[in-house]
Amino acid sequence: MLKNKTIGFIGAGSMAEAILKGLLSKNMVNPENVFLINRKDQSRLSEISQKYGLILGRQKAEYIAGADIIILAVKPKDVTEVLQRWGNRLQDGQIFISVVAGISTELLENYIQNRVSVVRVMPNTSCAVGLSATAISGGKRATNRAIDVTCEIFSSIGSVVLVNESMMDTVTGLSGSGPAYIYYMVEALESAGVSAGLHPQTARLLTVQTLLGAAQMLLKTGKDASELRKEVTSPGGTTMAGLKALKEYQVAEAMKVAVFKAKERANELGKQLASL
Ligand SMILES: NC(=O)C1=CN([C@@H]2O[C@H](COP(=O)(O)OP(=O)(O)OC[C@H]3O[C@@H](n4cnc5c(N)ncnc54)[C@H](O)[C@@H]3O)[C@@H](O)[C@H]2O)C=CC1
Ligand SMILES: O=C(O)[C@@H]1CCC=N1
Repeated sequence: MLKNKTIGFIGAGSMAEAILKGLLSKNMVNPENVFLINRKDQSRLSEISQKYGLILGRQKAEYIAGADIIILAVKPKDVTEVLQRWGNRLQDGQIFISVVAGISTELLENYIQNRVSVVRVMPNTSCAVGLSATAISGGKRATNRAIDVTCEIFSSIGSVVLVNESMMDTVTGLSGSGPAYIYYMVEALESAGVSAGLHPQTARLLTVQTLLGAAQMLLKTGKDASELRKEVTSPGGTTMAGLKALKEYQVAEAMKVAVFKAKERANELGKQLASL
């Protein structure tokens, strides 16, 4: 039962808020059992605590040692500082979930002496609306119970897949960063509609509903994207003309390169930290 567990976030940025918002809106956690630690920016802590009814003011050390689950949500460059400060305060049986891009469970485990289950997770910001695509892989000391608890957390705010850790950077390039690619496409479609004379609000409504409908079609029909695409594409019709332009501009290739570049970047971020 997650509701009775104490959950702490180290790092109170976009990702921590997205996870927190999703969990609270699904009534999965008790706000009284949630704590946040953030560096320097106290106004951010106050803002987020007020917004979600969390209790401020506990001693950090007490909080870290007492939490059942700790979610690490700082930028990769800040991981070493966090681990040097808190790594040896973690207690046997705690679950330490990292959402940090590129950072291996092995590296995290190097800083943690006690029998703590380290689990690496790659969600996306759609946690905030309960629709994250989240991949999970356990470190070598992670217990089955820790993996189950992690799955429980993230399946309450989206879909979960278990992957081998060697796939985590790829997942990061695809679904971790993925929402940004989709938003980029939405921006492009909206702006195309506006250029062709639509009111911005109309262009936005039509674009977003098209995206939502297409996602639901993929989920509910179980058909492949290529099959659904063919159903839209009348021979000699409008869609064919549009798709021809996408092919000419090598949009599929661009998507592939985007995923690969993001994957490479995740790998670099991990290597940078490992070399310190
Ligand atoms: N934003 C996204 O879409 C996703 C982000 N991630 C990962 O989540 C992590 C956090 O990303 P964001 O939330 O976007 O970053 P962010 O910059 O919004 O938040 C990071 C927070 O960590 C705090 N922080 C830094 N050093 C700290 C320390 N020593 N102790 C306590 N707090 C500290 C900062 O003050 C900041 O509030 C990153 O490692 C990223 O790779 C993973 C999946 C998706
Ligand atoms: O841009 C980033 O580095 C993070 C990781 C996945 C999504 N955002």
